[in-house]
Amino acid sequence: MNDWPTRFEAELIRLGLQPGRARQLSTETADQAGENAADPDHFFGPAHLYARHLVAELQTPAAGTTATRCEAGPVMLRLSGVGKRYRSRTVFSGVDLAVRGGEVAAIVGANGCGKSTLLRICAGLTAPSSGTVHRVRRIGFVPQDGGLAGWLTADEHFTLFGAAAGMVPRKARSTGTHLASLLAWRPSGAQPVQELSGGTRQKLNLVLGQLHGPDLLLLDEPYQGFDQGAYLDFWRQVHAWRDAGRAVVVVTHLLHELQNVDHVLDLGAVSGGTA
Ligand SMILES: Nc1ncnc2c1ncn2[C@@H]1O[C@H](COP(=O)(O)OP(=O)(O)OP(=O)(O)O)[C@@H](O)[C@H]1O
Repeated sequence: MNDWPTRFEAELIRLGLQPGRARQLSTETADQAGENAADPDHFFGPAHLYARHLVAELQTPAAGTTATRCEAGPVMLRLSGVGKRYRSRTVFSGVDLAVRGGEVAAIVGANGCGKSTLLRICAGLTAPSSGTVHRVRRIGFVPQDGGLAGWLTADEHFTLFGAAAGMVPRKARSTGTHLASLLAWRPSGAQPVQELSGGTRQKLNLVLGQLHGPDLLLLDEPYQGFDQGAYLDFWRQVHAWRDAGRAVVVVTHLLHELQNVDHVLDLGAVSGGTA
């Protein structure tokens, strides 16, 4: 590791961020490059440029306060004053977010600030301690650690998940195969998913989350294990969903993608967050 994180952190402070927040972002960013086995210089570009870019992104209007895209559709997800406590510990509170069809929202923040918890609240899988959540009925949820059955093939997953959404097996398999092809993956018939690579299993998770054509997609760091090509395919997919009028909420650590989203919810900056 070179001194990229130090230069990055210094530039963030020079640009006006609090030292603690700058340290946190620097650590997260370095970790992200490490997880991708990449040098930060290659992954994010020059430290000072990425710091400027990031500060500009974090200064974009707060999540949920504006609908910046004129073609944005009806509200698909609305959080009002949402908070979560575990026993006496407040993880976050007072979260407001509105995401319309044709918009992408990113949830960012330090490890443990509650991003996955909030996404589960959005999906209706975890109850909030306070506030209200309104969502459309047809949602797709892609968790961080997927719910795959190792001994089943990809086709069998398509059939199983399709059946849960009322799709006949043939339709589920052809839809799954088509969606996989958009991620440059061709599932092979007999291979159980436990023999797939981590990145390919993640592609399967993404396909399963959208198999039934949901109006609202909730994605928890869905590109883990993706190579560069798959990663670019993924963001192309996100933009295609947005252009098709769907709403997307994505938990991400990859802050250089924030220019591609309509709302940024920085959980580290809300009440109860760790920033
Ligand atoms: N069921 C639970 N019971 C008690 N505490 C929990 C529970 N689930 C999550 N937490 C705590 O809530 C906090 C937020 O967890 P969460 O996984 O949502 O954070 P995160 O921002 O997604 O983290 P990361 O970036 O590491 O994925 C953590 O401190 C975690 O330990």
